[in-house]
Amino acid sequence: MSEILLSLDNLNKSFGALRATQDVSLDLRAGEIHALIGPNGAGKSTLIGQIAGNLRPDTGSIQLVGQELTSMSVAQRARLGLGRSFQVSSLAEPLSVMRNVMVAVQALQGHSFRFWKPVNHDRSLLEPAYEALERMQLTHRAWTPVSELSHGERRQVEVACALALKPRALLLDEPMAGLGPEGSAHLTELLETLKLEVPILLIEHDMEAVFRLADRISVLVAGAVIAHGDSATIRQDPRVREAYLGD
Ligand SMILES: Nc1ncnc2c1ncn2[C@@H]1O[C@H](COP(=O)(O)OP(=O)(O)OP(=O)(O)O)[C@@H](O)[C@H]1O
Repeated sequence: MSEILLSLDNLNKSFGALRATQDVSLDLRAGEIHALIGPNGAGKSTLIGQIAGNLRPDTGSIQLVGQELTSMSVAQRARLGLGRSFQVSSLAEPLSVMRNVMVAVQALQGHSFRFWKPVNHDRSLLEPAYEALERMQLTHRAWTPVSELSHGERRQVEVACALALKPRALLLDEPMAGLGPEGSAHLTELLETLKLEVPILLIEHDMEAVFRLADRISVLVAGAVIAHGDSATIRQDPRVREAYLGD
C-alpha cells in the first residue's frame, strides 16, 4: 500500500450548535488524487481551513508525513510541506509570472527582507520557480505580466506558486472554477501528471473533472463523510446520488 502523506483523524469542528465537521477521518497517499466533494454548505471549506491551519479543530488530529500539524500555524505547515492553492486569485497582476512564483518561494524561505540582493538574480529563488513553471508548462510565459494571462494560465501559475515550495502534499481548492472546457481539460492533464510527484487533495465542483481525475473520492454531507471509494463506487452509491447528485 502507498505511503500515507497526510492523515486526518476524527476531526470535529462546530460553530455554535452547528457541527460543520463531524468525526472526519481520511488520508492522502503517495501518487493519488483524493477528491473531496459535497453539496453547498457540506463543510468542505471548513475542513480545508482546518488542514491549512486557518481554523483550529475542536478535537481530532492532522498529520503530515507522520508529524503532528494540528497546533501549527499556516506558515509552519507550509514549511513542513503542505502546499495550497486558493479559490480566490492571490497573484500580483502587474508582476511577471516568474516574479510571482519567486515571491512565493521567498515568503517560504523567510527572506522577505533581503534588500541587498536583487530578487530577479537570486538563484535560490529563480531555480525552484523555474522548475515549478516547467512542471506547469508555463516557461514560455515566465516573463509575461500576470495581467496578460488567460484565466486558465493564472490557475496554472497559482498551482506553480504552491509547487515551488516543494510540498509533500497539495491542497487544491476548486482549481477548475471559472475555466472553460478547454482550460479545464488542460489543467486536468497537468494534474494527472503532477499527482505522481505530489499527491493532491482536491476540492472540486466540476464533477466531470473529479470522476476523471480522482483515484478516491470522499463525499461530505452535513459535515460528515457519508461515502468513500473510487469513481465507479461513488457514481453508483444511492446515498450519494440522493444527497449530492440529486438523482
Ligand atoms: N465562521 C463560521 N461561522 C458560523 N458558521 C459557519 C462558519 N463557516 C462556515 N459555517 C457554516 O458551516 C457549514 C459548512 O460551511 P462550508 O463553507 O464549510 O461548506 P462548503 O461545503 O465549503 O460550502 P460551499 O460549497 O458552498 O463553499 C455551513 O452551514 C456554513 O454556514
